[in-house]
Amino acid sequence: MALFAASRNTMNKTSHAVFKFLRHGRGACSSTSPSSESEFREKLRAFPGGSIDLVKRESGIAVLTVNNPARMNAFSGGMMLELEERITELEAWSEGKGLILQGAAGTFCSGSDLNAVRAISNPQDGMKMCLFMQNSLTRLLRLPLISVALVEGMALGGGAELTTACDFRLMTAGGVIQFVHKHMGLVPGWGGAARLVRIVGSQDALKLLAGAKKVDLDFGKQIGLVDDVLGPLAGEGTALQEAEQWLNQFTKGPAAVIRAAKRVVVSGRELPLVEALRTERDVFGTVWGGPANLEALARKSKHK
Ligand SMILES: CCCC(=O)SCCNC(=O)CCNC(=O)[C@H](O)C(C)(C)COP(=O)(O)OP(=O)(O)OC[C@H]1O[C@@H](n2cnc3c(N)ncnc32)[C@H](O)[C@@H]1OP(=O)(O)O
Repeated sequence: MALFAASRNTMNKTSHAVFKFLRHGRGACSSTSPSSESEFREKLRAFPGGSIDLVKRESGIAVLTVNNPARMNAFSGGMMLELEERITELEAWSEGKGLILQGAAGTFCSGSDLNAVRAISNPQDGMKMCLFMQNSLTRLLRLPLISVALVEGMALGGGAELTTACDFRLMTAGGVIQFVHKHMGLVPGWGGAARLVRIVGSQDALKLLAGAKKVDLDFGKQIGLVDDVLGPLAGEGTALQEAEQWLNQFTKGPAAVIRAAKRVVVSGRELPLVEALRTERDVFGTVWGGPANLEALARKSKHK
């Protein structure tokens, strides 16, 4: 009985935190004190190199590029901090509808920079890095933007985890997603396991993590980790242009409606039913009687 009460208490606290997080987008996952958080940021800053580049287009689609080609786009400490800043910018971008996450120079991301990892390999720093990246990637997935990971080349370790922080994954020929954590004596720590289970189910997630299995185009489509194939197999143009075209099928239309669609899906995915229904009512209220709704009513549209 006490156990039941304790777990119900934890549930209530958790769902309250999630709800708060969904509304405000940030902060709820932080459990370190401000001073130790700022100390850890200093540690991350001591491992510079590479950048996270953001371009926001007038079309409402933004492109976020993991840029550290000399290290196969591995995440330096500085890049972890920059990712957080870019996500804050995207949270404030009210005209945005879509996001493409890609790696520079034809490969996706080889995970965390092993030089930084060696320097912070003690358990305390490992936990802080884990919390920091979980927080950023949770915020990334919750953005009111339809997001796509464009996987060219390799997405290894933390790079594989990064692909799961988008709504969809598109892959070009030769692309590979591999949770190599097992080979590093690890399991995912950036939230990649929790998200992977929700994408492919627990059976396939276990195969990918315990077997460190390589996911190529065919296998990826078979288990539902890869949503579509780009590149020479699909037609002309660069992979980025193709990804934009692909995304356009979901981002065509008014930003308010696209963003509302993403919001109700996020709440349906993350909140207990009663809270998800409440959020859905709130989001519905933002579009009901709005410009797009009134215009559609005036058009007397037929949907065939
Ligand atoms: C919770 C997060 C867990 C994690 O992410 S742990 C990290 C998991 N990732 C890895 O272990 C990737 C290790 N790297 C590799 O397996 C290979 O480098 C990889 C990506 C298959 C590419 O192989 P190749 O095409 O043969 O190229 P290469 O090995 O010569 O690499 C080119 C340069 O990039 C460097 N590099 C690649 N991945 C890195 C990483 N994660 N951290 C730091 N440096 C990395 C590599 O050392 C090499 O540098 P250099 O040219 O020797 O100076």
